[in-house]
Amino acid sequence: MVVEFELIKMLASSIAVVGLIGIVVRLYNVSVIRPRRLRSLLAKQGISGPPSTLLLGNIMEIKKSRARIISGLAPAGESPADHNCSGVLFHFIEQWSNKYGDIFAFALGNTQVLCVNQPEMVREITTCTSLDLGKPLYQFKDRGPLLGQGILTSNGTFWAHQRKILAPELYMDKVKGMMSLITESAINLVNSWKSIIEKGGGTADIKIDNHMRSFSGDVISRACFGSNFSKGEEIFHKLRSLQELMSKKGFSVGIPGIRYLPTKSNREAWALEKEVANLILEVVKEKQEAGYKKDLLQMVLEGTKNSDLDQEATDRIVVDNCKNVYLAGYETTAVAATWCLMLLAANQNWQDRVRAEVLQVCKGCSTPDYDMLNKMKQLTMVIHESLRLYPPVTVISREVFKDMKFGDIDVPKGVIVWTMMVALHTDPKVWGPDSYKFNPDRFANGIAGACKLPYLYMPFGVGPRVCLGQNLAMVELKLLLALIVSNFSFSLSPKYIHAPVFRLVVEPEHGLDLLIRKL
Ligand code: HEM
Repeated sequence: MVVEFELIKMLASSIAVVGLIGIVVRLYNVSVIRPRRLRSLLAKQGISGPPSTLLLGNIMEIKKSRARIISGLAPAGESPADHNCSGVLFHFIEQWSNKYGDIFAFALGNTQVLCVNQPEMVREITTCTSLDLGKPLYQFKDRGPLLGQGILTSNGTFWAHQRKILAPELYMDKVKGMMSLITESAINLVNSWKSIIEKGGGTADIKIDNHMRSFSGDVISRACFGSNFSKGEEIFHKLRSLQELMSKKGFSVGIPGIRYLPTKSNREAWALEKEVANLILEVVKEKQEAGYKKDLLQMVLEGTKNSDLDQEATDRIVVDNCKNVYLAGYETTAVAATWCLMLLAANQNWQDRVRAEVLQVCKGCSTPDYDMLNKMKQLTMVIHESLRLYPPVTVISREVFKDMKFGDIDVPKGVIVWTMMVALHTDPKVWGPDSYKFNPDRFANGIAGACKLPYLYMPFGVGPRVCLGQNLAMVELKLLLALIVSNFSFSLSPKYIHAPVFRLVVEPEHGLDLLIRKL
């Protein structure tokens, strides 16, 4: 099977088809589109820049998109509630980017979005440490029950306080201490595949997506809750249901200007949220009564002790950060592992190279330790390349809370700034003519040797809000992949349809089916 890696094209076409009806509905929900107001607002605030690159208030484009969508491109039988329309928006952004250049602006409802893919300005924005630039609030408004006010969704000094508590718990030395729990979770996965394969007579066709999710959920449950792991699993199971409920029922994640409605599904979501909060607080109480082992939850608890927060605020910090860490680390790591396996399945030569390396480094050991993982260079190159082509988080978005200036552009308060990671990761000017191809060798001399502007490679983000879990994620990925390649050989199943789609993360729309054989 030939797999083309022209990511943006595939992404765009798959997203465009599956989400068309969705965007019609959402655009109708956008109450007022006021191009004149937007233009005068931006002009008054002094947005400047070369007219050829900065397109102010590109409302007409949005209107045109709507006209095209209404003209009936949506596939029959698709329900608007099943799709996340933000994927469709990305498709248009790509078109606008081709047309207007690296910096342009558009608006949805009353929200102005400045899209920036110009390297120096991307660097300036992503590394900006001012607390006047933060996570856009609209992005999380509709996810209230799911995310709350933890590290992912807060800004300013409140965010800084939470980051200070959580960050040290995910430094490399702490992650090293998590090796045994990660190994246990990976072995569970390998054993479950072995038994499926035995039943299948030596080979099995397995849809692996949920297996990857179980693995990463398992690791985070253990890391967060340590000894209370089984209750942790129950909590995360409910969070998963909440996440599914919210994505299915058409919550307007990622689209500015749309409001949360008190519908039946939203009420269900809030009820589930309450259950999750109660369960987390039960674990906290048990810990306080029983003397405990150090885990992430414990650290969050201790971090809140010396603050002047009341009990309710303390409870919220603990509950919301548990949910945030879970959501930040669960789907992202699972989908990253899925894409790595897809690429290894489609590129047998790389699968062989990685297997040979793992066997050579482990020298008969059935599970690699931390030092062995560090010696697996080919495997690391494959993971870097996979995160380049399929970064689970596709957009870095920020809101400007006070008038600011980036490059020669004055950006007024309230504007949302988006940086499209996929575009930066595949730009031929940065990565060379084979930028869309899977070629892990480009990372043979590290990230600095792989491209002209290494700061544009940012699967884990950059700057003050860089991913806290990147060390954990890399160790999880390396360990899991090392165990898989040393126990199995695999190829793409004929059932696999290559269709990356943007949901919460970029994932294979129909899942990943692999033909797996035990070695
Ligand atoms: C392959 C897996 C992962 C990827 C690709 C990934 C990617 C990212 C990215 C791009 C950001 C920055 C977003 C921004 O700047 O707006 C981020 C933030 C974050 N990630 Fe990850 N992540 C992964 C795994 C994890 C894991 C395993 C954890 C925790 C156990 C985690 C915890 C966090 C947290 C807490 C933040 C928020 C940091 C802040 O806002 O200060 N991530 N992640």
